[in-house]
Amino acid sequence: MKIFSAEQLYEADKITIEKQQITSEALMERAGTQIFNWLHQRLNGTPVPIRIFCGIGNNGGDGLVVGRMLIEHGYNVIVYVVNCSDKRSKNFLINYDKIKNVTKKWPLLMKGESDFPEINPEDIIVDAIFGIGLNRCPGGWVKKLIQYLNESKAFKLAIDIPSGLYSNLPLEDTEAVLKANHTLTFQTPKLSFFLPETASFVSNFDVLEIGLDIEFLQTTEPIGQLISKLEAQRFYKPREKFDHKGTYGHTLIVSGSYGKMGAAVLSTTSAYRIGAGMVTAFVPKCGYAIIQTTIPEAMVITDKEDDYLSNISFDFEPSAIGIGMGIGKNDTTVAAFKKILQNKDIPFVIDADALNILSENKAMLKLLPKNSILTPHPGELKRLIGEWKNDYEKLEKTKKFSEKYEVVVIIKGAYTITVYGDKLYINTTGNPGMGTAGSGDALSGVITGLLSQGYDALLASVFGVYLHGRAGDIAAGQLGYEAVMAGDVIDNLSEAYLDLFVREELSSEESAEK
Ligand SMILES: NC(=O)C1=CN([C@@H]2O[C@H](COP(=O)(O)OP(=O)(O)OC[C@H]3O[C@@H](n4cnc5c(N)ncnc54)[C@H](O)[C@@H]3O)[C@@H](O)[C@H]2O)[C@@H](O)CC1
Ligand SMILES: [K+]
Repeated sequence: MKIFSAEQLYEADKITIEKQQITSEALMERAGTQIFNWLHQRLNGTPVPIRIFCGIGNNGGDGLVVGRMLIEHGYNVIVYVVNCSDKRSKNFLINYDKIKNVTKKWPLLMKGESDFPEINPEDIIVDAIFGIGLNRCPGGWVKKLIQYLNESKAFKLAIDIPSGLYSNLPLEDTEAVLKANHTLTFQTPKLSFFLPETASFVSNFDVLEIGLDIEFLQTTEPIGQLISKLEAQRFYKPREKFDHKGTYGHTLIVSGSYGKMGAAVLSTTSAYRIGAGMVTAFVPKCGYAIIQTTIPEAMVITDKEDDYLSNISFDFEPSAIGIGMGIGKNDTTVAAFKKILQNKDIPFVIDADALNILSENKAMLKLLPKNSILTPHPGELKRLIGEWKNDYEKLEKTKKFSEKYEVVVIIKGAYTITVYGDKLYINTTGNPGMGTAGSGDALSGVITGLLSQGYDALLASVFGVYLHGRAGDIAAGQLGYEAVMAGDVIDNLSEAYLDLFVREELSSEESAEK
């Protein structure tokens, strides 16, 4: 699914109105109807007080449409106008008038703190104060209202975006954003829904289609792509009957040091589980028996050193190399890493200590073979690209880094983001249970194993991140977040593959539509 900027959504809005020959009011009616349907399906006529806080722009207009429809269906609705400016939008005014047709109760005009209503925990708050048109940080009594609503225990449903959050700009004041329990967003999710500083304000979200122009949506280059099952299915390369182990490549995993051989075991195993034809582990001598006994399928080449890597030499042409997991930063290991980078034609995955070696020896960055994949967690990324002021600056700096060194950068986190040039791919799988040692080693093995099978660098990255996260989700479903270990993620890679082609169970609403 594509993620568009606020500017692109306004453009889509305009084009839709022109091409479908509808009024902007009709588009607002569509949007409001979608929100109403969502609520009505869940509330089913329950007389719970629904307090709708409407701003004076089109987000407020959406709120008024929802209010009108709920009133028409007999709900217990109280509509407030957060009167922060006299510049009411045209469609706000149209819908402000229309609400008079269904109720004698006028919306309550709020002009300051003394107008804040009492809110009970059982009430529902609908947040239609600001949408994607937010153009400055909320201040004064409006900020106080947002804080007041946040303090309430009532369920908070945000329309389009929690008020105070920009769709694709950095947050200025964390105190001036509504903390929604659920967000219903129009047509496409917004970039801020996926970034660590802002995602928590959104909580869960649903995307509601409002029929924006299909051609625009299909042909416009988005600011980011969301990777979920639908996209992952398209990445998958089916196997042919006469394929053999050579077809799926020979992966080389360069990893481990004394006390960190687990990293080598995990990455080697996951390269196999994801489908590499052959996997050779290059490890210090101390790892020989460990690999041979834990993964009999793997071949092992050992360094001349017992405890760390000093000279990585091999007598075959690997299809892909994964390097760095648990290798430490010994001087001779640094030299060995530098030397192996001379293999310009082999795709690389560079992780963990190899990333730290790069951070401490920035001159080595220019030695990276084109299209190498770097898999930093935020701490490793900071060491590579320097500090950032906010998530957006982090993304901009990472894009520049990716462009400069012609590499793929996978920023690991709750929504792992793969950065390739100026493109962002945001993963939707994974869970807090995967914050466990070795999870990253498993990911490196997965991506190297995919490269080995002929997936290109970008595809191996986004598909690998998806499958790894999905395997983690399946593991967490069986074990609970706390108990998940990296080995459980690897054990479920097969399920993650199988799950790609399992049809989702239809919800009762969808079944009824069929
Ligand atoms: N495709 C689209 O673009 C559609 C948009 N719709 C709705 O329209 C919304 C966007 O509407 P608008 O562009 O009217 O903008 P908003 O309704 O988001 O709010 C902007 C209004 O508030 C004012 N404002 C902004 N920041 C403020 C602040 N900090 N303090 C006080 N006032 C502030 C602005 O001057 C403007 O009048 C969307 O979020 C969505 O809810 C839907 O109605 C249908 C389709
Ligand atoms: K809102």
